Amino acid sequence: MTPATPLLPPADWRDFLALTKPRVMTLVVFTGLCGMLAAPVGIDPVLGFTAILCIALGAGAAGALNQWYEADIDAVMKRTAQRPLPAGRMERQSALHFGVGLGAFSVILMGLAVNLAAAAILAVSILFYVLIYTVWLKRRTPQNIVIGGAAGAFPPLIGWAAATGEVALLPLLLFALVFLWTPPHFWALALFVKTDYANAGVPMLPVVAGEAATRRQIGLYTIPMAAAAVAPWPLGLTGPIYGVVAVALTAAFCVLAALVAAGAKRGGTPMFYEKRLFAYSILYLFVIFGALVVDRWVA
Ligand code: HEM
Ligand SMILES: CC(C)=CCC/C(C)=C/CC/C(C)=C/COP(=O)(O)OP(=O)(O)O
Repeated sequence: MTPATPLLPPADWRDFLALTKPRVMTLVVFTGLCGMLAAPVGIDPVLGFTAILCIALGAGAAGALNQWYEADIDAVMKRTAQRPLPAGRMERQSALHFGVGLGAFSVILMGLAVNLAAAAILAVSILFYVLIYTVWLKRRTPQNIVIGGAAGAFPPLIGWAAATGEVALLPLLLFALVFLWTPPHFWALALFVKTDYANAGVPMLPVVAGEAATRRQIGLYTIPMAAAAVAPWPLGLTGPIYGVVAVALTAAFCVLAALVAAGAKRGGTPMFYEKRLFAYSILYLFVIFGALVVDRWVA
């Protein structure tokens, strides 16, 4: 009679928080908040808070289900080996139940308290990240983050739909901005953590197609990203505050992306521009979405 594997002690609340990828999801939720505040109609503050809470809970649920499914490859990569599941601080089943419960709760609460349109887009974004990106694409194709990146682009649509009950051209442009921003954002990082993904057998572009092809793709994706970022201004969907900030920030993004695409080196520091582009990509999205709200409320 083989002894049953001893169950782990109950996981600490900090491990459940870690499952939600709080640092990444902060920007995800911020883009949802900005999508809601940029809408032409106001929203009751309590309902607005509830909507943003649902986006945060839904994003966290998606992160938990991603970690439940990826416990095996997370254990192999240095960057993720200390997460609750690969580090053995939590039963895998606990992450599954936590993710499913939190995700269902977030969608039901959004549907009952806010509206069905926002709830439906929230459900689609959770399912897209878990089923399309994590389960289907991530281990199969270097286009995983391009197609799967759509999941991370839904929050501005969810925020706008929470306020208006529908979708419009501006939130669709914001979706396009985040969707096209994702490849430069991630592939800049993937260039300097390539070994981790190779060891885990994940077919990220630098592993499958090499550094030169990845650099070229970073440069190519930045072009339509720049167009999506600036377009709301000439289309009359925003004022000059957003327009000027978008042009200036996007110009800097293009310069950094061009340096990475060209394989530029900075003295003896390896991956200098790749690390700068990755870090700047996060600041870029925070500031450009913030400018959208300032433009809407100040103009
Ligand atoms: C499929 C799409 C995406 C992929 C593959 C991806 C990948 C990554 C990875 C691997 C990291 C390093 C984080 C870590 O080591 O734990 C990261 C960091 C980050 N990502 Fe992305 N990302 C994606 C989409 C997004 C989106 C849509 C947003 C927000 C709108 C975002 C915001 C961030 C932020 C804020 C960080 C920094 C987190 C920190 O400082 O620890 N990412 N991303
Ligand atoms: C409302 C809602 C559902 C929002 C979801 C937003 C979303 C999908 C953001 C993507 C964030 C992210 C870090 C993806 C990378 O996953 P990964 O598994 O490649 O990253 P890892 O290797 O660090 O685990």
